Amino acid sequence: MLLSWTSSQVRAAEEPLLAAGVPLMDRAAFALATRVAGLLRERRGRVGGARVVLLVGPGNNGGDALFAGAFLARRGAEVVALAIDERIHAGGAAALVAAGGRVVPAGRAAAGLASGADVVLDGLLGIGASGGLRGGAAELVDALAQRGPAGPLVVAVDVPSGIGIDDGEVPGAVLPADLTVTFGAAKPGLLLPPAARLAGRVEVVDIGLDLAGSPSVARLDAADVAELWPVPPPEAHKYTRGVLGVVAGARRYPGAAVLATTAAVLTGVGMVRYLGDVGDLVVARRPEVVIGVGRVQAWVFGPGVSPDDASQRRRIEHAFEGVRERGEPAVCDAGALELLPDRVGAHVVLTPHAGELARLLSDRGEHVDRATVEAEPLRWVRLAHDLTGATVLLKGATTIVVGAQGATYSQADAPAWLATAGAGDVLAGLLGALLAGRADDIHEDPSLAAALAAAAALVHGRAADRANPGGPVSARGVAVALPETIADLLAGA
Ligand SMILES: NC(=O)C1=CN([C@@H]2O[C@H](COP(=O)(O)OP(=O)(O)OC[C@H]3O[C@@H](n4cnc5c(N)ncnc54)[C@H](OP(=O)(O)O)[C@@H]3O)[C@@H](O)[C@H]2O)[C@@H](O)CC1
Ligand SMILES: Nc1ncnc2c1ncn2[C@@H]1O[C@H](COP(=O)(O)OP(=O)(O)O)[C@@H](O)[C@H]1O
Ligand SMILES: [K+]
Repeated sequence: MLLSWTSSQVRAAEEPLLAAGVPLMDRAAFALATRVAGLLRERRGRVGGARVVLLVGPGNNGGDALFAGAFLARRGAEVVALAIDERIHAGGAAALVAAGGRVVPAGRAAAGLASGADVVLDGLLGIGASGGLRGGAAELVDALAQRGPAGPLVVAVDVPSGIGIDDGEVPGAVLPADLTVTFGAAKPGLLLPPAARLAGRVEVVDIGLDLAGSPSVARLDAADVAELWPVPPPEAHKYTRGVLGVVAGARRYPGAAVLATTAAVLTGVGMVRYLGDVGDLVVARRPEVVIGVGRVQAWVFGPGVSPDDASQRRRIEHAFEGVRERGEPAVCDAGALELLPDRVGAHVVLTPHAGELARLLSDRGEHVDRATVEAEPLRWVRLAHDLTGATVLLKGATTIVVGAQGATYSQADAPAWLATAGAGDVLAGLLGALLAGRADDIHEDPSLAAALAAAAALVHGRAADRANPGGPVSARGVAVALPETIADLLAGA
């Protein structure tokens, strides 16, 4: 699991170590220089003779870049530091000069100099940033951006300068990085869109911080998902594995019912019951599915349901009573989002895309549109959780989940090929099966619903990759790839 911590949590963890004289900056700069040296060797065989440009801001972030530059200069690199401010980390600057590097003010020629480098280290701003880049830093990054995509490798020092460290906002120009070397712990902005897209690969360097309190945003990996998975014990029978009720589809949208039930069956659940008007079609495609009402452990509501479909509406409203009275976990997707009661528990997982989340919030008096949600997704997902009580999973290139007790996840496991009609129906069925398999545990700890939602997003993305690595996928193809994707995860492959 990749955990991230806010800038104030990181500062609090640094304080006692700094007071005790632990050389945190040396550790950070040495690790940074080692990563950059590795990149240079990969790209050009050796460090000696490489052209390295440091973009240096006024704080300790610039200090990290300067000390790393000194290390690289001692290894024979030609290092120039472009200082965007008169203030500059004095010890770092002295170390660089002593190692044979140069420090120059970032003037008109700065962008040209940086563009001609083998590697640029972005040490303009770190966790001390307030708002987007200003002044000389903003001018330099703007000038670099105008030079187009080809150019040096960019390594961000701690974070790409100018991102919202704790919320992933991008309030102004930011130099996109190929690699971000981050110190002590990942920062939330490195996991959250839109900023996460500017961070490139993220490497966390251990500098010995002891981080206290709950992490801010987490990202599950395959091993976490394997641990969360409801693997049936030898004595299992279908009712102990869980029964999932699916209220989906309509004569006009029969495919959604087929996709959601198919995904649930292939994810693995004791039984899938289908409620709706296209049972004949569902059974023709998935003979395992049982038609009609009966006891269930969890629900999927909404794929292919339009809220003005009176019979599906009645079924969902009735099923929501069980969700309230017996605490059955439920996925509330697509058309069912408009049927959500005012307040529910975190055992209900909403799965909107950005447009649906905007509508859900607007219906509750927060008038936002899709673009607003996309600019600050975590903020709006949190608000939707606060307003409804539900666990909220926002779909997109990066999927964000917020649930009970502040549980927050960000998953970026899917190829963009997954952005195809019906993929959301597959996710709903997959997540429903997981909720059914762990319904009792969710009852004990509703924050588990958020972890399971994040796990579903990871499996969904990996199944898309497996369905056709590097190429287009259909929603059905993603569902069909689920059993082998899950087997691989459980085998640790
Ligand atoms: N503590 C340690 O020993 C360790 C620290 N570490 C490293 O230090 C980094 C944190 O360093 P930091 O606290 O000095 O802040 P930093 O991010 O460099 O910038 C602050 C300066 O920027 C300025 N500024 C602010 N906003 C701005 C804006 N929008 N646009 C333009 N300028 C802006 C602001 O100026 P002011 O607002 O005061 O005028 C202030 O002078 C951290 O990310 C990590 O890399 C590691 O080495 C581990 C050990
Ligand atoms: N650019 C992208 N990269 C990766 N995954 C994406 C991207 N865009 C969308 N997705 C994923 O594709 C799925 C689309 O779901 P949704 O919008 O509900 O489609 P539908 O309603 O047609 O089923 C979601 O799981 C979402 O996270
Ligand atoms: K930086």
